Amino acid sequence: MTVARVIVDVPSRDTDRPFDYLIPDRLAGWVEVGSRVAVPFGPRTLQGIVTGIAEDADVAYAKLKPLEDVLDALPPLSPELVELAEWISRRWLCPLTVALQAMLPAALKGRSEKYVFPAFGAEWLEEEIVRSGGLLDALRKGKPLKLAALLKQYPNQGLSIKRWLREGKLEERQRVENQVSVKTVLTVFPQPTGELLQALEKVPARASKQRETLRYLAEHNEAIPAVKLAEAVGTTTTAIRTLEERGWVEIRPVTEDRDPYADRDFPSTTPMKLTPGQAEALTPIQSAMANGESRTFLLHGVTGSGKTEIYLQAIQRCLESGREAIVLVPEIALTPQMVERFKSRFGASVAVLHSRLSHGERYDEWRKIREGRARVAVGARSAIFAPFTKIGLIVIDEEHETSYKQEESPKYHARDVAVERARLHGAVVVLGSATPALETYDSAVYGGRDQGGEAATYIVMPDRVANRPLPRVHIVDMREELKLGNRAMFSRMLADAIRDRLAKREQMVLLLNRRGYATFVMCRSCGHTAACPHCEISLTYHRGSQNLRCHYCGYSEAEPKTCPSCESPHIRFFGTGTQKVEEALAATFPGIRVIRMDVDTTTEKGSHERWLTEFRERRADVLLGTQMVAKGLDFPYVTLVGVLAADAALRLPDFRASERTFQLLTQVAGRAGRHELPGEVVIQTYDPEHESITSVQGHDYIGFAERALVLRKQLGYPPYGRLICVTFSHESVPMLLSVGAQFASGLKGRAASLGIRHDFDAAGSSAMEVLGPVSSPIARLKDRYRFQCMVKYRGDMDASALVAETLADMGEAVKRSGVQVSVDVDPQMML
Ligand SMILES: Nc1ncnc2c1ncn2[C@@H]1O[C@H](COP(=O)(O)OP(=O)(O)OP(=O)(O)O)[C@@H](O)[C@H]1O
Ligand SMILES: [Zn+2]
Ligand SMILES: [Zn+2]
Repeated sequence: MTVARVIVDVPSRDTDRPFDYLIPDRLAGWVEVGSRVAVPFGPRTLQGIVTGIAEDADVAYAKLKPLEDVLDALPPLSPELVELAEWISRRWLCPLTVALQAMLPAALKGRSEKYVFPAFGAEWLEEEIVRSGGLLDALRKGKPLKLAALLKQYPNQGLSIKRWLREGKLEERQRVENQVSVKTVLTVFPQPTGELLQALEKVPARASKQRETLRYLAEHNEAIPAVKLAEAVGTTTTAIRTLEERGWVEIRPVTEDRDPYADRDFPSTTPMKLTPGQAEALTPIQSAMANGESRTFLLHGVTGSGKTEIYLQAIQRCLESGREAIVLVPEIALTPQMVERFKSRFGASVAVLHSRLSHGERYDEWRKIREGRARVAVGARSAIFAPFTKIGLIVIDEEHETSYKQEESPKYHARDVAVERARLHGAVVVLGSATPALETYDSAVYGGRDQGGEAATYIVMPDRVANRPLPRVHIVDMREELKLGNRAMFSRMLADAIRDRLAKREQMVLLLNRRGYATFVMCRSCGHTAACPHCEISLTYHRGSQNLRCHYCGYSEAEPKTCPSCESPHIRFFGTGTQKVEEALAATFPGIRVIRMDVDTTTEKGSHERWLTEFRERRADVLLGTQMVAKGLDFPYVTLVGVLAADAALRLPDFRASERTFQLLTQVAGRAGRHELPGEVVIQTYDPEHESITSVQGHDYIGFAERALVLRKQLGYPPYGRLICVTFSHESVPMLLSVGAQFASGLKGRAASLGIRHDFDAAGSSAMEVLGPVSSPIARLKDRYRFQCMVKYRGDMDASALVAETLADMGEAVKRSGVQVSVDVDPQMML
């Protein structure tokens, strides 16, 4: 007897193990590792994924239940992806089903639907005296009917249905159904032209539409959607049905892809002649691919050095060798221009996956990959799970981007997943950036000290294409401006530069570093700030709806007229930073045309891309925005980049604050002067001596990185040590402190018993420090208090496993207390 090991889709620790099911004969041959199945689980029917097939069961056969159904003809996951999911669940401590579900498109997140049908014949229906208005007639057909639909259609009969179910007259069955299905189109398949012409002779002249339809089909002898045909000859689909009845055409549903880029033309491009620098960078990547080595490369190329062309040519080689390629791009940089660069080169074999697609569109793109119709996947973070089977190359553009780490479970980092997936496929990984993450740089240059992984190979491209110069960077000390009496948002230098570009009809990008830039409400009399009553977070002011909102729990309240604390009327709203800048620009430079891009102006589908097109067509002078204007944009007429408040995020309590600031400033500076016209950058700051700002001026990534690494070493932060953040939350603080303390001492005890030292400063290899429990940076969220333990460790140990074991040990006690635990391995956000 063969059994299927199934992980059911219930994300809890109790169900986080495979359950065995018999494979009934009718399903034999359909069940594979990676199949999606429906299984009985207690009183319910659940969706699950088969993770193993075995000849013997863990429990007595008599107790085994059979699988109910296999949900897809082609298993949505491969054995390799199942293995990868197992690795993810160990590495980032999440239930296996959470990792498996992350790999499926939302359309396949099945829901179980209840159906009812008459249990034994329909005779009993006659005895029921129910003025059912059709309900009995509906049931009499004997077919299973969707319970939810019946209750909606016959709301007064709910009690009768319930009674029949109880009496066993109706039976209930559950079925797992997809949320989105494939789209099908009725298509007309005509007989050969000769037969149609013969048919035409039999049709009387007065049936002119029929004749016309036949003539059309005889002329264009090819399959055509019924609706299109009806349109072309001005008839109805019902009329076409009569042709089918006579056997002149066949009408069948045909699946059709929802192609989000269907209405676009992508003019095809051919490979560019590489610059010597590009050629030199490409060579080792190509030879690693040719030799089937699974190697990771860091492609460190300054902004505008032509990294994309290297990706394209590497992909081409990969495809030529019969393998497939994945390209990850930060969500925000996944603009149509970006997509175009890939579609123009590789045409229809490119599938695009990102979160702005509808579930249906995404499902169709995903199926193109699964069914082998696409061979290149371009997408945001989760595209790393593209269901390819022969991957030769994985490219991660802007590899330093924090959006590659998922902040909810599974809290994976796409870069680490890429390296593991490449290992499973014998594929090459190319990590590209002008400002690599310090961990990646360290791994490439120094062989990745304590990161456990394999070292990356370092490739550097220090120059822009065609020897275009990097832009000149000026730093303006805003304290000096103030001393000289300039209280405006723009320094004199920036204002002059803006005027100059307006006169020359060139374009500008202005960045407002919004992290840490206030959007709150404050009383000028008593200093009171509005905070969420459920979370320890200030409320954000939204000008459009004139209310205050909590971005964590969604709480909102009307804009106050007086201070809730002292009743003073001098209450002040700090609108979104960018709104204020927009107003200041309009006031200072009359007639200036500004496009503002921030979370408020880009929520609508397609708006982001509309703004960029408008800017590209030079219908605006200034592109003003937050982080989103810093990424990947390549506009020939941008000759000035201005940064307002460069240091706004420097003081955040996060050890990566200065790295992030440096990266952001370098990236945005890199938008200037990428083509013929030279570029200039003005950075306004209150902290002009700060390393992360002066290094931008000198375009000195390596100097910055080396100095930052010295600091990291002193503090034992990555890459010299690794972190795991364990957060506990509960309504009661004493409860949290006790559970937190129990965890900390449990973990310390476990480490000590393995001979792992706890003093991190001492020389030597393995060490683990457990800090806390202390109040989390966000001390309260949705009425629950939060405490965290930070685990800092280095050396060769499986710290994730130690944390998991410690938590498992305290399992029952924690469960009874109602404390929620969330674990973040290698956290990226310290806030
Ligand atoms: N071999 C080449 N010959 C001529 N032009 C090139 C060549 N390679 C790239 N370019 C052009 O140089 C410009 C910069 O290239 P690209 O956008 O790939 O830079 P990048 O390294 O990705 O920069 P960033 O990190 O700032 O996004 C583009 O306009 C591109 O078309
Ligand atoms: Zn007040
Ligand atoms: Zn809140």
